[in-house]
Amino acid sequence: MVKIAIEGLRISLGKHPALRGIDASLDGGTLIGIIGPNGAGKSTLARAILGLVKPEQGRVLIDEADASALPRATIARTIAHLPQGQTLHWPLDVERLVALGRLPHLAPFSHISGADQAAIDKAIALTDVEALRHRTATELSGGERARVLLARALAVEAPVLIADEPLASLDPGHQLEVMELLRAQAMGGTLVIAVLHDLTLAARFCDRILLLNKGEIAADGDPSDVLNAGNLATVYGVRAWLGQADGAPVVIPLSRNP
Ligand SMILES: Nc1ncnc2c1ncn2[C@@H]1O[C@H](COP(=O)(O)OP(=O)(O)OP(=O)(O)O)[C@@H](O)[C@H]1O
Repeated sequence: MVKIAIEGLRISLGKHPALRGIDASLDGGTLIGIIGPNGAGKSTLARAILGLVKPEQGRVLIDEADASALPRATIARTIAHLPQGQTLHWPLDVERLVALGRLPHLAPFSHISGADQAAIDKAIALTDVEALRHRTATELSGGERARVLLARALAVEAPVLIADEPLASLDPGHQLEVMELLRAQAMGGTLVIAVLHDLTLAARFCDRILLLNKGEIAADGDPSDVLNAGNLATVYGVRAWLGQADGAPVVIPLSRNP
């Protein structure tokens, strides 16, 4: 299974130090939640793993190969990316949009194969967008669009899936459905990295949580260890009710720290 090693990663965006020395080892077959307040560096970390931002110091290794030296085509086949809050500009129908997920596998000017179509159909079924297959993607609701974009990422069938806020705009039923889907992908061997703001869903579904704060890892480990009153107060500045349901932590923010 795939293994990603992040070593001493420091990244500045303009003059702003967005990541200040991140070390982590991420293994296939796990669902890893990246949480933290706005501006903590979650998307920057996701983009750094994809080689979309250049480290000032440190490196990302994908199966021991330095990501910055890997050809873009190799990274596109290895890591599927669901970017944060993507807007669509082209009035493609949903099936064609999902088919774009197969581009990293296609030779120039070639047509999609039976295997490509099977991957597209599977992604459409998994994300519950079959009824939208022939709709124009730019005419979908926010939540429908989010599921279609997840389908495009799943169609890549990459060993790594990075989903940046995959639950944004989703209703509670579809939030659970997406988390179950990410979990199932991880159980099938994929390394799934999900940037999340819903702490209860992160705790319920993730194998491990990385809590980022001001560009550093404030905590890394089992969800029930990471989501404690001290971390919530220090990192998020909130007092929270912490409980248990179905054997998993439940976190309800109650008030901001006085
Ligand atoms: N292009 C840029 N130039 C300068 N600073 C940037 C740039 N992009 C992001 N930043 C800063 O880097 C920091 C980390 O941003 P990042 O988008 O990684 O945060 P995040 O944890 O994903 O936040 P959110 O939860 O709000 O999406 C923020 O302080 C942000 O303002």
